[in-house]
Amino acid sequence: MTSITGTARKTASSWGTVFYHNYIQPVSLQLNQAPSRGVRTRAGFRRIPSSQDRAPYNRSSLTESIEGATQIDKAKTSIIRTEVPAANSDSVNAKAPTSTSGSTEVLSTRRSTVHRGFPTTKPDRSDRPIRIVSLAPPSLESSRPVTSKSPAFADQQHQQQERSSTHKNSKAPSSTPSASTTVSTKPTSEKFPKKLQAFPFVPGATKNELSKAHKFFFSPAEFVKSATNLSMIPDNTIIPEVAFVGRSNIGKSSLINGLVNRNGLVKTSSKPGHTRMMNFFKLGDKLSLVDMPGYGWKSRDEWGGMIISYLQNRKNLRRIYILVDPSHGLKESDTQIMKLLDSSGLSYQVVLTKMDRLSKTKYSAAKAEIEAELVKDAICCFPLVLGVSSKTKDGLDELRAAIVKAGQLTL
Ligand SMILES: Nc1nc2c(ncn2[C@@H]2O[C@H](COP(=O)(O)OP(=O)(O)OP(=O)(O)O)[C@@H](O)[C@H]2O)c(=O)[nH]1
Ligand SMILES: [Mg+2]
Repeated sequence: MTSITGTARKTASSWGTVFYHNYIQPVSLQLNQAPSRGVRTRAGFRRIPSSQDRAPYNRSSLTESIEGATQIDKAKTSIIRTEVPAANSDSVNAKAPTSTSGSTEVLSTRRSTVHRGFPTTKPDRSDRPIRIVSLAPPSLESSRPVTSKSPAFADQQHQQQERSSTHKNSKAPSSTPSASTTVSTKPTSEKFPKKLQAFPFVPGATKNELSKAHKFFFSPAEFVKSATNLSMIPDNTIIPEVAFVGRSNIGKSSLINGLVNRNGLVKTSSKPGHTRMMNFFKLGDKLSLVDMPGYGWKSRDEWGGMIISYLQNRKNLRRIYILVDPSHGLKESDTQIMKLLDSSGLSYQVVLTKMDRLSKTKYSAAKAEIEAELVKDAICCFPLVLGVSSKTKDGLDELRAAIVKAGQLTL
């Protein structure tokens, strides 16, 4: 359970605004919880060994770090801790060993990073030269315990694979047609980059991955259940799940139909606010897809609480897809939900819908603009913005492949 705290204030008509007031309030770090289990180095995200194989955690150092972080940039501090496995609580209270060799525990603010020495093993620098492949400043992505089952872990693995494949292939393109740019591999004197200057380049899926994903999404798809609150959601948490959120009328329901090749599976409408419940679908007993009511225009306040509690509590949720209309760009409600997901350490990816409505040039310009926005603030955003059209089916295979990876599905 995340440790986000805040007072509920019902202030607006769209759930996009309501969740902001209700949930993005001062975020507390609970000291009896586990430390983050990863550290962002210039080589990318590096997992710190779990409590079984790492030195015990020093509670007083953590307090010190928080104070340090607060002093550096009080307003920007955003530290979250998530549920602690019982085993960890011992190590929290345990005395830290006196050895000083080792690397660093990082607690981060949006702009500032505080490092405190923690006795662990020497950092592995074998994967240099370095490319920066994540939007996240050093520790925010690690604000959730990273386990082999967590979405953030899947993302790290994916990013690592992408990195190594790019290094092997020296002819790999150095930039995408849009603003995506590879950040310099030159080691600099700076210990950690404070802010990325450009949206990181992550190569898309290979031909083989695309065709496997395409085939998989032709598996039988079926409607499972509609839910209006947590107690109603399907209790099957074994199969990986992905959820689609976005403003009303953005094309969430149409996209699910397009992905699973079943036009009538999810009801769509040209009228905004058509989907009013969380609808669960199953694809070939291997993947669960969730269609959400939209936020913004014609949405209802009560949907906010329902959706947020689902997003923050669903164990098998592997990634959240935030749908954005490139012709309108990122709206305030989109950035609000991103902030919420960032502060909860939930992995999300941006998908641009209705590509068919824009010319290629306009689409590329819109995408570049959105990527530039994401670089500024988005923390847990998977650094690959995809474009789709449910009408022409463009980009669907790329999204399918991304979902397969996010869900760690073995096909
Ligand atoms: N041209 C075009 N229209 C689309 C596309 N995807 C969806 N639409 C249209 O957009 C409208 C809304 O689609 P929905 O899928 O119902 O949107 P939604 O996000 O589920 O909307 P709510 O349930 O109200 O939140 C419908 O009229 C669709 O036909 C697309 O890729 N291209
Ligand atoms: Mg819908």
